[in-house]
Amino acid sequence: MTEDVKINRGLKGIYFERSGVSQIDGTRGELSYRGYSIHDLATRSTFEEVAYLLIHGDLPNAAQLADFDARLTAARTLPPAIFDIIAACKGGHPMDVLRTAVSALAALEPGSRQMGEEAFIENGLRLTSQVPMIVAAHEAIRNGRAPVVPDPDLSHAANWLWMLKGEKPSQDAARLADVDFILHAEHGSNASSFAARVTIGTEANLHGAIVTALSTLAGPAHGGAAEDVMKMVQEIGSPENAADYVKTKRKNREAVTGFGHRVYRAEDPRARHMREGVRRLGEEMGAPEWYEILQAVVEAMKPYARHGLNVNVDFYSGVIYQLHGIPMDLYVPIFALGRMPGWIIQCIEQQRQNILIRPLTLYNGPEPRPYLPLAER
Ligand SMILES: CC(=O)SCCNC(=O)CCNC(=O)[C@H](O)C(C)(C)COP(=O)(O)OP(=O)(O)OC[C@H]1O[C@@H](n2cnc3c(N)ncnc32)[C@H](O)[C@@H]1OP(=O)(O)O
Ligand SMILES: O=C([O-])CC(=O)C(=O)O
Repeated sequence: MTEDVKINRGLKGIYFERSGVSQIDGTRGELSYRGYSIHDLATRSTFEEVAYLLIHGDLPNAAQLADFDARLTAARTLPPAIFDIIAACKGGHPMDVLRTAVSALAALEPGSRQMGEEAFIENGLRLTSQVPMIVAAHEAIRNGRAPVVPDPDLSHAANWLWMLKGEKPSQDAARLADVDFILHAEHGSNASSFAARVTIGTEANLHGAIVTALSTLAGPAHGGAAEDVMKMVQEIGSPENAADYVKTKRKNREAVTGFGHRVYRAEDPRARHMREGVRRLGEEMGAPEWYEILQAVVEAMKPYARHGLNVNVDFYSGVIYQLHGIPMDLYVPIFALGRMPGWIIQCIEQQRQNILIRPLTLYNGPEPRPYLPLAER
């Protein structure tokens, strides 16, 4: 009887819920948040507006945005114990440090165990402001510097760069970080958001779900791709080596990182904004070769595009971070900074009509057998 059961490994192509947050057309390579094209949002909006849009459902008016900004800015504080925790694990990967600090915040912050939509928004906005503080504080502490105090006059993206570097970012650098956050803000039932929903499905709280999401984002098949792309670019070294690199990878049936996606069969629509950023920044900074290497890899991968293999959002983002002088192990945490609103609203949607998420695995282990006492085995 079980022979007839259809197994959907990796839940490929399975709809498990409805969502009003973002829409992906994988065949046409289109993405929208709450009905707004990602291209309009990436070129005309800000992270704060997009976060409001995702969480509240509509773009804010001026008063709503001012109030939202004020809430985010006021939340730029961390309990002192968090800095001690960061210092105690400063040698760890920034993603592990971030996850540990968020987990500690669950125990340290009043109200972190509260349930319900208002509590999720309140705790979610606090975490949105605290997550960049944790990553920047870790970067400072591991380099023997004091963490930079947040600047309430700066936007979310500009304040992140200020805390990271200790110097005020140029308008261009702040805008590039803003666009990066917008592009990463939400993406339906991706692995980390799905994992967060599974946590909320058990009626656990938002802090717990964000810890789950951070754990899930960290892998190279998901948020870790940008770091791997940068390593690949360094390994390739020069555009004329790209074709051989791709040939060897394909021959060994290994993934070329930054390519492929569970949903997109056309180019990921977010990639074009990052591609333009790499090209422009590379030229401005007198380092055009990284863009050239990336484009040589794209050229070498062209024969596989007809099978749906195209670049994804993280093919270009790593090089942008590198050009900004950001250490490679911060690339995944930067993805997390952008994804906060997406995780929060996925958790809110899940708990509005909550249901335990619990699929089945089909047993293929040994037939029933007698238990033998230890002496007889
Ligand atoms: C923000 C994000 O999370 S985007 C994803 C970031 N991750 C990466 O860039 C890592 C590289 N990419 C991958 O590992 C994969 O494409 C994933 C994990 C993202 C998606 O995996 P899946 O949905 O399981 O792959 P999918 O079913 O689309 O693969 C179809 C075929 O393309 C191949 N393929 C998929 N991605 C790649 C790749 N990057 N390079 C080479 N071949 C690939 C698979 O081997 C498979 O070939 P086969 O049918 O001959 O076995
Ligand atoms: O949707 C996915 O599977 C992965 C992805 O692109 C994202 O999370 O941004």
